[in-house]
Amino acid sequence: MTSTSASPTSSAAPRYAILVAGGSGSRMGADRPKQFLNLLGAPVLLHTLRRFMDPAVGIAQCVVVLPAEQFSTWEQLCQDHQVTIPHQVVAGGETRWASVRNGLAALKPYPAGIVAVHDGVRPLVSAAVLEQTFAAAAQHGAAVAAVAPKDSVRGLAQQGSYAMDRSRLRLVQTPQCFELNLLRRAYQLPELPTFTDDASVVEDLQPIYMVPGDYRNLKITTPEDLIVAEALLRAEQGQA
Ligand SMILES: Nc1ccn([C@@H]2O[C@H](COP(=O)(O)OP(=O)(O)OP(=O)(O)O)[C@@H](O)[C@H]2O)c(=O)n1
Ligand SMILES: C[C@](O)(CO)[C@H](O)COP(=O)(O)O
Repeated sequence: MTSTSASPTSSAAPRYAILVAGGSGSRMGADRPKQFLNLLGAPVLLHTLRRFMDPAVGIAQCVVVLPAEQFSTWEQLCQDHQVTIPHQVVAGGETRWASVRNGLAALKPYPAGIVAVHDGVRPLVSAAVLEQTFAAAAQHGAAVAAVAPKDSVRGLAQQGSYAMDRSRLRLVQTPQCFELNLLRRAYQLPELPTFTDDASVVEDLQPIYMVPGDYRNLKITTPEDLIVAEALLRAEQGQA
């Protein structure tokens, strides 16, 4: 596939968000999908929605992707927490890729702009990371938040393992922001088993620019992540 370089988009371009929360949370092993678990008094997904829909971020349209069978759960949670934040709910798919594709289809009425794809289960994303990732995508076409590994890294070999140069590696987070029509083109290509995020879907069409992420922007995946997230949130709120 040939690479094309994007011309910078105006920094005043409209901003859109797709919050993917269409998974089942199998690694969490809870009684419901982890996006609905309680985190200091509110569902994980509601924390994420609040951060994205802070007026300072300037999102024109927010799409929340959920498992179709969980629409009523979310509706009830929104009632319980008196949520008035505008957002459009769409049904997810079998894989994260299929969920993003469905979210993107809901943005059909919009001709251009910058879209952020974000895991609904990364509730601690900061305003600074959001702003920098949107701004970098307007400049470079495709930008993702990422952090340097803190541990040593080893690759698996036929026999044993070998040390890797961690200075050349980054751990990728969300938000992952793209020029809207670039993301649309990427999601018209067939799904590959190697896709783990949106950068891997787009990278054959456009180089992926990386912006500094945040170690606190953790993805709630297994039970200990909830404990860490709660501690980080308390620290943010100035509680002991
Ligand atoms: N079919 C899917 C699978 C995942 N996701 C979303 O993609 C994000 C990252 O995925 P992951 O952490 O793997 O979530 P789950 O698939 O729910 O978890 P698990 O893999 O443990 O089952 C989550 O916000 C998840 O809800 C999605 O929208 N649709
Ligand atoms: C998109 C992502 O959060 C970036 O780190 C990650 O790739 C999701 O992976 P998972 O396998 O769905 O947990």
